[in-house]
Amino acid sequence: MQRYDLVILGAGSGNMLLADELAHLRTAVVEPNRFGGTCLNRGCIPSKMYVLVADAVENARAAARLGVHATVERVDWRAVRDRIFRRIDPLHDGALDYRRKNGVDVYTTEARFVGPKVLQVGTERITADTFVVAVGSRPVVPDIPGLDSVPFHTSDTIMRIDDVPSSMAVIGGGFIAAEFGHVFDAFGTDITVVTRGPRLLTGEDEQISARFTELASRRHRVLLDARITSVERRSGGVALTVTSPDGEQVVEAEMLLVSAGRRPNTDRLDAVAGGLELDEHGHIVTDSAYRTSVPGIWALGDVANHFQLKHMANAESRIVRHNILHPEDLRTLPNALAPHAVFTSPQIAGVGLTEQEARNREIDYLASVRDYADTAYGWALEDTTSFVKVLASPHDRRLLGAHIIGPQAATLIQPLLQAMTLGLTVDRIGRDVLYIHPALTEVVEQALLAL
Ligand SMILES: Cc1cc2nc3c(=O)[nH]c(=O)nc-3n(C[C@H](O)[C@H](O)[C@H](O)COP(=O)(O)OP(=O)(O)OC[C@H]3O[C@@H](n4cnc5c(N)ncnc54)[C@H](O)[C@@H]3O)c2cc1C
Ligand SMILES: NC(=O)c1ccc[n+]([C@@H]2O[C@H](COP(=O)([O-])OP(=O)(O)OC[C@H]3O[C@@H](n4cnc5c(N)ncnc54)[C@H](O)[C@@H]3O)[C@@H](O)[C@H]2O)c1
Repeated sequence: MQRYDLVILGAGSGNMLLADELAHLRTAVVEPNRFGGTCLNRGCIPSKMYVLVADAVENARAAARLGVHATVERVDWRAVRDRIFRRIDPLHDGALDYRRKNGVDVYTTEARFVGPKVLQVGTERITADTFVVAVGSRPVVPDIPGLDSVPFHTSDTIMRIDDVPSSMAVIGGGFIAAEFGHVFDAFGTDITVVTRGPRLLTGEDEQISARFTELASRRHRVLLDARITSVERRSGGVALTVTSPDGEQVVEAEMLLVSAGRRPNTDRLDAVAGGLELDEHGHIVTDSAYRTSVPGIWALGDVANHFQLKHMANAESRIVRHNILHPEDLRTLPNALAPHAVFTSPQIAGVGLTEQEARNREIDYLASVRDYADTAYGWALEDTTSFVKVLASPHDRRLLGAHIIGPQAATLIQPLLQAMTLGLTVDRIGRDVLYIHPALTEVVEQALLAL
């Protein structure tokens, strides 16, 4: 059996953990797929490169409103796809070579635990003093009759298709439906979103979710509170039988995208055989320092947390690196804030409590909502749909949550996140800080001053 000081399972955020400080350890990385993991190869990065194209198309189409008469002649899917993956694909080879040249053993088959701290990797067994489990998650395929006998895509494959379909049915109304709805709309695909929720993006503050649902429904067909009772193959595509408050209907489309959430890869790893405790959703249970139930095994990223966001996995990998090196000085994430953004149109960003959470948990709050149009730049944009919402405690006047829908939401939310992290009152960040005129940040200032 091969023995190591450190074995890292999964070269997504796990690969980021390796650094010069760990160079003295005899290390192996196990990665059956591509270095960079989901985010680089099948997630954040290529999807946002497509979103950039969709934004450009949307801006060109909307420019006539400003007196700029431009036409979009053609959006060349294959050219876009090839440009994106010509940039991304070589990064895997570079990363793998780099590790091997620096004395790290790289195994390229899937690992399975066969006992505590013992892994089966292909034909070999390996063990180590320290393991970092960062094997991520994969798309859920819901149990819908017929789904297993029709062709469908998930986020793993949709970005590499050869041709844009004329029509697409999307199962799910979450992050991926919102982002890919925007992307394929720009490429001219006729989209039908079918989701079981009462709105799209139900995890958002309800006002944001309602506004997004209203705007998305102007661009695509959106079926809410929908139950898909069967899926079957039809000439030229698929047909979904859907029951919703409007009755039963059949949705036909050339292509089907399944975006119904993600599940942790603990089953494929046989984490239970490794003695790792799992929660009811199959995530590895860790303490706040990312220690698992087995001493010497750490876990991070999508396999261990419910955020399923890359900035959380990145932060965790920095903490785990520190904790492996300094077991006497364990670090934890400084606070529980997990901001997120949905890169759709319009952009959405949020952090902290939503208004419905504050209400349900009977937390006292003050709320302020400010339209972009109330500030100079929003007025210049002739914006009619974007807003910032902030929630604060009436007791200590600190922010409880912030939610934005509109251009640059993911960037606009950052000062509010800073304030929440640093525990500043809304008066300090609203009154004591100057906001550049006429930048969009003035809408954040206005929302704070109204609290
Ligand atoms: C379409 C899409 C868009 C996204 N966009 C964003 C975004 O804009 N912003 C954001 O914050 N997040 C985004 N995410 C989420 C983000 O990609 C994930 O949160 C992040 O990649 C998780 O990192 P990880 O290291 O935990 O897992 P991964 O990056 O998935 O890495 C896990 C690695 O483990 C490997 N592995 C699996 N099983 C085994 C095994 N048994 N043995 C060894 N290795 C194994 C896998 O091959 C993989 O390479 C997006 C996700 C998707 C799908
Ligand atoms: N910008 C970002 O940060 C970003 C972008 C894309 C993906 N992601 C990550 O990837 C994860 C997966 O994205 P996702 O959109 O697949 O999941 P999601 O959890 O965001 O949404 C899943 C959706 O599927 C619906 N659903 C589930 N089962 C269904 C069924 N049988 N019939 C109809 N609807 C059903 C749910 O109601 C929900 O609307 C996200 O949770 C997020 O963590 C992040």
